Amino acid sequence: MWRSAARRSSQIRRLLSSSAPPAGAGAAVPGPCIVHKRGNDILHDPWYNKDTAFPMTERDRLGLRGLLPPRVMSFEQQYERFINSYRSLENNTRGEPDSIVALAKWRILNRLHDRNETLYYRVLIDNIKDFAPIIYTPTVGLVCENYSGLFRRPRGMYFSAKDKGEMMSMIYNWPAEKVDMIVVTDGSRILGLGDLGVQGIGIPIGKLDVYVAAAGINPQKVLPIMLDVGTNNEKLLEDKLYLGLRQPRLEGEEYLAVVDEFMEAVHARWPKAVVQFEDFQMKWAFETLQRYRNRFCMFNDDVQGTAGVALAGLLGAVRAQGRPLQDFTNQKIVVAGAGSAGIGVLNMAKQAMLRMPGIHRTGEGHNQFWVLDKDGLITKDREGLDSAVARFARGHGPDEIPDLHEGASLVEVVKKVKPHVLLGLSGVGGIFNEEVLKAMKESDSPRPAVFAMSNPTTKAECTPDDVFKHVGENAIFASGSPFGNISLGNGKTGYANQANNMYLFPGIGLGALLSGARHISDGMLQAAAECLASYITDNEIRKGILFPSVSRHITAQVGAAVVRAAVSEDLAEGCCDVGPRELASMSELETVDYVARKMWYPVYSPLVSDK
Ligand SMILES: NC(=O)c1ccc[n+]([C@@H]2O[C@H](COP(=O)([O-])OP(=O)(O)OC[C@H]3O[C@@H](n4cnc5c(N)ncnc54)[C@H](O)[C@@H]3O)[C@@H](O)[C@H]2O)c1
Ligand SMILES: O=C(O)C[C@H](O)C(=O)O
Ligand SMILES: [Mg+2]
Repeated sequence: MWRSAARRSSQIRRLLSSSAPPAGAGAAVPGPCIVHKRGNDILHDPWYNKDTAFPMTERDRLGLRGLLPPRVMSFEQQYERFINSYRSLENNTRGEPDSIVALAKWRILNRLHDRNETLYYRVLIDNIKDFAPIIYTPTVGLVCENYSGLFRRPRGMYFSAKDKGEMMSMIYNWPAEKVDMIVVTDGSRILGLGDLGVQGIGIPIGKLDVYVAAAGINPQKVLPIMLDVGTNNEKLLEDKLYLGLRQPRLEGEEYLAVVDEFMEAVHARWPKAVVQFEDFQMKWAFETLQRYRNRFCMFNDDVQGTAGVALAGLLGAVRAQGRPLQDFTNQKIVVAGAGSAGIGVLNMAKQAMLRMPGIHRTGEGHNQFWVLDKDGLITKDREGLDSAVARFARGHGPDEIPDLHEGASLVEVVKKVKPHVLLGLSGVGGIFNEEVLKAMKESDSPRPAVFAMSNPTTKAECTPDDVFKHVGENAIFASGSPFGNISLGNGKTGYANQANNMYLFPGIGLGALLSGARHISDGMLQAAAECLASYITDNEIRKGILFPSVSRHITAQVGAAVVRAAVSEDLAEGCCDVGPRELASMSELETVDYVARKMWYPVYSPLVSDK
């Protein structure tokens, strides 16, 4: 009697749940939601899974009774258990090589990610400073290098050169109804590690984890994507375990045809999704940016996100000298690296200088930059100079420093220019060596700034120890990957800032999404950079602190600045139930509040209605 009643009620539930909204669509609705899965299907779905925290009512009504140990744990107990096991892993691996420890930490976090997204994202949000070096640079680089061996289950989508003509239907294989944020790579320049082919998928995954943690993008609405167009990495092509296409990279029109088809497919299914291009080699980074930026809501993080972060750092270096911001136009800046990131930074820094009062004396011809690539100083004598780089090549005018010839070495340039800032985006570890840093000591700045922005840690142009030792205690240091602060004695600290695009891309993506902008304009990017630059107080700057820790607070500010810029440029079309007029009527504070309120926060929601 009891059994048949139970069977009947479970049939009714099943019938009811078949008309319930699909996973994802319902999850964003506040209040109790009815899950359409049962039993093991729920336990194996990281979005719904609560492990031992399923209350008895849910265990009864979702067919979970008997599938879990009887004791019901609280979320707080589960949280504590995870953190304890993470800490004991740290204790047990003390003294082991860094890479072994880092991969072990990545595995334990990744397993939680695969099992229980609510708990995963909560520990990530609460411990972002500790966990960012694991899910993001530098460990993510190690994960990409070892991806084929570490592979257990797929995450995200893979479009390959073999899928030509199929992408429009493939895009519908993704189970979520709605996608807001996509990060895509072709794996051709993964951090400073070069061409890693399909193994580069770790980068979009890591970037989207930062989106969830720092920008509150709902993890059901993010999509990491790998465009596998082959690889030119011989080692990978010969590796029996390699999981990507075993063919050389597509080039020219063939390459663009694949990316075009992918972008059309994404746009057809999710016209409002923001697409972030990540770690494309320079030629394709620039080409795809020009090709798509006015047609789709997209940006290139390495070119545009990095530029904003570097600009904020450069302006911070001016403030640290106790000078007014417009003095930026007089700063001498040496940049090692004329690739997608270096040129992106130079363009934005130049634009910022041209907007400053007093620059009219020389306008576009005003060149405060000395740029080097793998062949040394770039001058107008360089043959076959790319037009993007030519704008910064040194000439032969009266303002030029004598004897600084084409191809001059970094140390020669630093000795003769005595720059205020030395910035590295070369992807070559250690090139800011003792000789170069000792030359920086003679800088014309009372606070010489050294930005070693290449990733991962092994590719940093120098370390903070080197800088505070050879340049001096007044130096300012920032790096792309995290380093610890340095004790300078007498209670003084040498701050190891992290200058990484992770301060900006979450706010750019979230702001673009909430504004509903058709595309991401220079004005929106500039607003993001200016917001970051003004975030740090004068007191912090004086100490040598240039950047805040990554947090939802800074993302809300940057996101709001992006929304407001989109509104003022008449690009905003609004998002969900908030239209452009409502966005336009919000004050600055109201916009920040609106952006913050739109952020998803991980809590276990009821899976059965109590009615
Ligand atoms: N911190 C951040 O937020 C951030 C953002 C983007 C890129 N990056 C890092 O910047 C590095 C470069 O990225 P990219 O996309 O510009 O790469 P890229 O391959 O497009 O450019 C590298 C540039 O460095 C030059 N170079 C090589 N050896 C050099 C040397 N010895 N001296 C001076 N220049 C040299 C190359 O000629 C080229 O111009 C990577 O390590 C990447 O991880 C950091
Ligand atoms: O991924 C990072 O840490 C920063 C940047 O996007 C890079 O390519 O190095
Ligand atoms: Mg990148």
